Amino acid sequence: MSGPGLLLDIDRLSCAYAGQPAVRELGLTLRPGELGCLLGPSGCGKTTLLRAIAGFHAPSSGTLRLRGADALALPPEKRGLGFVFQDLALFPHLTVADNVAFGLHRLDSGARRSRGLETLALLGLQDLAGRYPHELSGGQQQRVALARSLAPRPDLLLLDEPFSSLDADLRGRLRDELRALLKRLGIAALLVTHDQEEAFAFADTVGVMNAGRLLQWAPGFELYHRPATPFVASFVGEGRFLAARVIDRRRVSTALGELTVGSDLPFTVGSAVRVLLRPDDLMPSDDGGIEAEVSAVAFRGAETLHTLKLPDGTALTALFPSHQQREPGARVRVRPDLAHVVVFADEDVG
Ligand SMILES: Nc1ncnc2c1ncn2[C@@H]1O[C@H](COP(=O)(O)OP(=O)(O)OP(=O)(O)O)[C@@H](O)[C@H]1O
Repeated sequence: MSGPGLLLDIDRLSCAYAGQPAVRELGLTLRPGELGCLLGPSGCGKTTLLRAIAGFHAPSSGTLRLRGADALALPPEKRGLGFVFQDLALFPHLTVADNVAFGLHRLDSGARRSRGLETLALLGLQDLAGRYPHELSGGQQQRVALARSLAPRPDLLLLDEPFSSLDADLRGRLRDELRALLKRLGIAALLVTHDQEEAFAFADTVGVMNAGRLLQWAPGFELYHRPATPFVASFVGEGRFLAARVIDRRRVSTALGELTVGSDLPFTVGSAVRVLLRPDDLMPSDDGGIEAEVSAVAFRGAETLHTLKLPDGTALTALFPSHQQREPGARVRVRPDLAHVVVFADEDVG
């Protein structure tokens, strides 16, 4: 998608360090107020992309438009963006209130004070206004960094692993609070994270990157249920690939029987393909189905993840309610129950 009304419009953007590509021909768009997230393995180029958007890294080619205008020639302070990077670097000699008011030099002193106080209150920091950064907990420091970036009310906030130093509980709470706050203020964001749960909970649209490329840019549900590539399929959530053969345009045969696909397959009849099978795609079955051997079990509370071996040796994983305890070596009948059958060419799975 491209065109009017977009807040951020990146097209075929490439970045390199000393000739080594870090971001390759990447395109994505954000609408006003949209929350996006970039997921991907370490070194895939997420931070470089964020730095290029912020203006701290000059891309080698491609276009970057902000609010409909070319932004590549603009220095960071002219791009009108807020950012919170991993090393949040609050000013140690300034109080919380002064840290938050720091970016408000364009306002007169009265407006600056009221905007500062209002932003402190939005993040629940009003009682800490007079403290210095070293007198705050890690979570409070993160809130101050967020407040500082939000105080000028940018229309786009760039966040590079802003919660990574926090424990899981605090991390989840701050993430949910920030999402609600950004939605309320109508501020768009692009968040970089390693954490899939964080990406799905925070973002409207999630991008999966690998080796400098954006492989898919879609809502979390789409990524999980209709992954565009085998990499996305195995990176997002758990899954195994089941060997299959194309019977006709809509059907494939597998060790679990025939599966019907929702749309026409782009493969010739008889070709070897792989079907993505998520742990929630297999159901225990009292009658019918295929008998599998349990090779491992991992208790997860409400559910137990079973590793199963089919008669032909294929290993699959299945998530069953944990009411019934099974041991390795036990036999269980299973049947596939797939809302979306995702099929890839054999050679693409590797
Ligand atoms: N300043 C730099 N000089 C040279 N190479 C760099 C520099 N910064 C990053 N790179 C390289 O560019 C590639 C992309 O790095 P980047 O930091 O963008 O990845 P990332 O996806 O953010 O990784 P992580 O999740 O580990 O933070 C990597 O191969 C990295 O080694």
